[in-house]
Amino acid sequence: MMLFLSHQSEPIRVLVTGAAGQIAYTLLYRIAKGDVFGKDQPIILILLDIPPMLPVLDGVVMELQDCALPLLREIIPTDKIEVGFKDIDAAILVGSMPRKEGMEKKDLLKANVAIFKTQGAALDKYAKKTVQVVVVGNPANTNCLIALKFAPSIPKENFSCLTRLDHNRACSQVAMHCGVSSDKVKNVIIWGNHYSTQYPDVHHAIVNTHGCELGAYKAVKNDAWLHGDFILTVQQRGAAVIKARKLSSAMSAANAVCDHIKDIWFGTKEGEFISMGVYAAGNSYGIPEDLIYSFPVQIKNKRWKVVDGMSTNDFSRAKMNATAAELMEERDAALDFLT
Ligand SMILES: NC(=O)c1ccc[n+]([C@@H]2O[C@H](COP(=O)([O-])OP(=O)(O)OC[C@H]3O[C@@H](n4cnc5c(N)ncnc54)[C@H](O)[C@@H]3O)[C@@H](O)[C@H]2O)c1
Ligand SMILES: O=C(O)C[C@H](O)C(=O)O
Repeated sequence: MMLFLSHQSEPIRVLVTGAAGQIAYTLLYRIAKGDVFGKDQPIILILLDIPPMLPVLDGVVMELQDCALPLLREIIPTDKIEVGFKDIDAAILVGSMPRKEGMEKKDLLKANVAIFKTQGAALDKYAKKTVQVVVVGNPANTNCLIALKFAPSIPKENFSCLTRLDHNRACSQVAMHCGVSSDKVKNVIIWGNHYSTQYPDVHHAIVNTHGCELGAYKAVKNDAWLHGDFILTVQQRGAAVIKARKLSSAMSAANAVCDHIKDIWFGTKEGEFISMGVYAAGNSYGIPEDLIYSFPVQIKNKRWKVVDGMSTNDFSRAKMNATAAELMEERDAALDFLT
């Protein structure tokens, strides 16, 4: 009889906070079925939420079990930080209050920033030092900065925040405008904050139309739109979804988290870059250092590198600086709240 040996690796421990919430509802399934860490990577899923949500978590656990997913080796629902953060390989920090209609993300700062102080300290104390930390909960950049500051034993390079949703929104808008599928658009950039001052920039983007690669400005043939409504649409998309759904984006947010982490785990495609909020130290764009700022990055062996030296005109510089100024304000307000 032929014996087939399995070469599957050891399970990795993946923490998702806010596991009873709406983003997690889509995200957990995608992770457990192998869309993020690979089709051969067994997973132990740790689901952290607050005590009142434990009954809901029980339902999420039942549903994950009922998916009968072969990679999912164990599910650990908990409201205890020391259980949630123990020996984890990846921390996906979603848990926090979402913005409601009419609310600005700044309003969330006070409500959410303390969560990320506590969870930063928990990462420091309980997680593996190689843990990859992705912050999704808003205001994502500043929450990520706070988590990083309270986890001094973990390299700053292991922290990132989600601006991939904005990146995907920008790709999709350009693709729709050019009448091509979204995979035909690459190298858009989201600069700065995951907030309405973010700057979606397509000066270096490429669109493949009918087999021919063109710069986005040539492909779109409408500079006024690219400088106006395109930017506004991407900046305001989160608010538009909230207005329509009365709930903040969840399916597209979960999808963006999957894209973000998959690129950390497996690297970005040759010749392409994606957008990610990372620690700004040492960047070549003059962005103040002590911020989590979204840059174009390339990733190899789980290490990101900001794509340096891309030309920026006055229009771009003004927008890059405005979003940096907002992040400095957010950071200072967050540190004030915490003291
Ligand atoms: N960066 C992005 O692109 C992006 C996109 C969409 C949403 N978001 C943000 O993601 C967050 C979650 O959104 P959602 O729609 O899933 O919200 P939700 O309200 O459906 O779920 C949030 C969950 O977090 C839990 N939670 C609260 N405090 C917690 C804590 N201290 N520890 C663990 N869990 C905790 C809540 O109990 C709830 O179950 C919000 O802050 C939202 O604004 C970010
Ligand atoms: O905008 C929000 O508050 C939700 C989320 O960050 C989004 O971009 O959809």
